[in-house]
Amino acid sequence: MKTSLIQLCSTRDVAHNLKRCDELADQAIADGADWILFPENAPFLGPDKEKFTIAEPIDGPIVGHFREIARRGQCWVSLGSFAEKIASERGGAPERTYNTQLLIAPSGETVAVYRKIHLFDVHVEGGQSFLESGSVAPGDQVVSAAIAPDGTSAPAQRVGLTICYDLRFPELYRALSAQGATVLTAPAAFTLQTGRDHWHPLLQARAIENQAYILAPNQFGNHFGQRWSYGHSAIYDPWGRMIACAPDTECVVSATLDFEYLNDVRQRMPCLSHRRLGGPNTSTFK
Ligand SMILES: O=C(O)CNC(=O)[C@H](CS)NC(=O)CCC(=O)C(=O)O
Repeated sequence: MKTSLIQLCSTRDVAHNLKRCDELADQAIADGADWILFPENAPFLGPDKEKFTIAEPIDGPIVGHFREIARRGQCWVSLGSFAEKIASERGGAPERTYNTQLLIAPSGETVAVYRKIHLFDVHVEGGQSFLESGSVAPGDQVVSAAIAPDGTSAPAQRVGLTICYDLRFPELYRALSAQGATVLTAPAAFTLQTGRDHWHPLLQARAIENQAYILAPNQFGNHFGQRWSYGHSAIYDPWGRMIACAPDTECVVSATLDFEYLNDVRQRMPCLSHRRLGGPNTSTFK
């Protein structure tokens, strides 16, 4: 299964961002991608106040744009995230949105909806502060879904959905492992300041300890004059080798996932079945 990560420098201009998504997706489609993944907040990265004005439900026009990419390319699409309008807050200006990732099938149908659980309320090096919970409500569901390369008889794989700051919470990935995930998505707007020390080690650790592929399209560069993203969109294999990494520009990077290799890794070193802690009571040994 050929997977392509789109690395973007999203702006506060939705029309511009969607055009870049189309152009880069078309490159990936021409290159034979079976699955195209966009970073966190691909359609809009700007001030919170403006985010509320573009927030929409999961069947809105921005999402429709990505469903159309899936149909056009006859490929799977992960919309890393978009600002989802919360139904209970419709009517007036919404106070908060969800930061929502969608998995879209080649038919254009949305098959999984994951709302970011861990929110980035952090002071980063250099004095910059983030308060994601000021505009985003946390999700409370661990989400995975079956995915199969179209037109093949290969067995379906299970994809576990996560977003950005979630990478720092290994228990989420363990829960996805327990659901049978062999592929993990981690679309991000990982900051330059934290990314240069933590991005690769976190991705590599999640891949090694869960013996899964991890697909991590990141934002890159400066957004609305306010913040910088680290780029380095990357794919790690179940042994923890980096098999794709983006250069410092908007681009497409691709790699082919090999699930026979994944099964080999899991058979040779069966750590997932060697676990002794875990389950409902993490203070006892099995
Ligand atoms: O707010 C938006 O518009 C888009 N959302 C984001 O950029 C999110 C929340 S601020 N970024 C992260 O989670 C970065 C995590 C990170 O960089 C780390 O864990 O070090």
